[in-house]
Amino acid sequence: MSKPFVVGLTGGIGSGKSAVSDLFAQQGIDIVDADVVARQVVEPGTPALQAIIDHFGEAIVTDSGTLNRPALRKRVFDNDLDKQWLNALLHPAIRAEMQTQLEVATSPYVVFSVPLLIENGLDSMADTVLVVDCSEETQLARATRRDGSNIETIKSIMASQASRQQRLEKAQYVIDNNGELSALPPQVKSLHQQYMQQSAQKSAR
Ligand SMILES: CC(C)(COP(=O)(O)OP(=O)(O)OC[C@H]1O[C@@H](n2cnc3c(N)ncnc32)[C@H](O)[C@@H]1O)[C@@H](O)C(=O)NCCC(=O)NCCS
Ligand SMILES: Nc1ncnc2c1ncn2[C@@H]1O[C@H](COP(=O)(O)OP(=O)(O)OP(=O)(O)O)[C@@H](O)[C@H]1O
Repeated sequence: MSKPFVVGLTGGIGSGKSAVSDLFAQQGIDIVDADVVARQVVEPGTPALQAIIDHFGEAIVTDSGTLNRPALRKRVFDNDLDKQWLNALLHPAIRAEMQTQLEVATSPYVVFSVPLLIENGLDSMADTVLVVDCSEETQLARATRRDGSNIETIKSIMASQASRQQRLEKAQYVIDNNGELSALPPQVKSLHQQYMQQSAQKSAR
């Protein structure tokens, strides 16, 4: 079976990747989402969760044995070495699982949603790059509201990601998410038409 046409979707924390990928899913498109995969690879019983417990101690899991994500978020984004350690542990596992999910996808094209698409060179796995973009102030406000994290933690996550400019330079298309949520469906529908055409051209080659 030939490889599907892959749309790499990226954007900084709180930019609106999930809001956009939900709309592609409504068009019947399969989504491979790095944040979802990042949760799968640390489920109870996985070697990655055991390695995290060995490194950070038992306090990094909840009473029911699942990863305490807010605690780990605070640890890694307050400490560069811990972040590098976690990235080195999880990124190969996340990448391998995403590759498998891309291979089994059946929709005419696949949306490959990855926060660190540019940073980790995963744009090489995509046929085209779509960036969801909003101002840094808006990112900060939305991410703080959604996660209940303090502003400093969100700022340190943003500082560890590519800049808005670096991302835009890699984009073939940009979705503007500075406005209301209602501005997203028309942009996604128009891109859906274009990607359907591009995927048909790819499979004809
Ligand atoms: C530290 C963890 C446990 C915090 O979990 P939490 O549920 O609070 O956040 P969630 O996973 O939903 O991530 C929210 C956002 O944070 C940003 N983010 C997450 N991890 C990273 C990272 N290593 N570097 C930069 N930004 C990151 C992304 O924008 C992501 O969309 C979690 O983010 C994690 O396991 N990170 C390491 C894996 C990773 O790099 N994931 C990013 C996709 S490859
Ligand atoms: N245009 C918008 N207007 C108002 N709120 C929005 C808008 N777009 C997204 N949001 C909200 O902002 C928050 C961040 O959006 P979303 O979760 O889609 O971003 P994300 O890029 O997937 O973030 P992350 O990288 O942290 O996973 C969510 O609570 C979402 O409902």
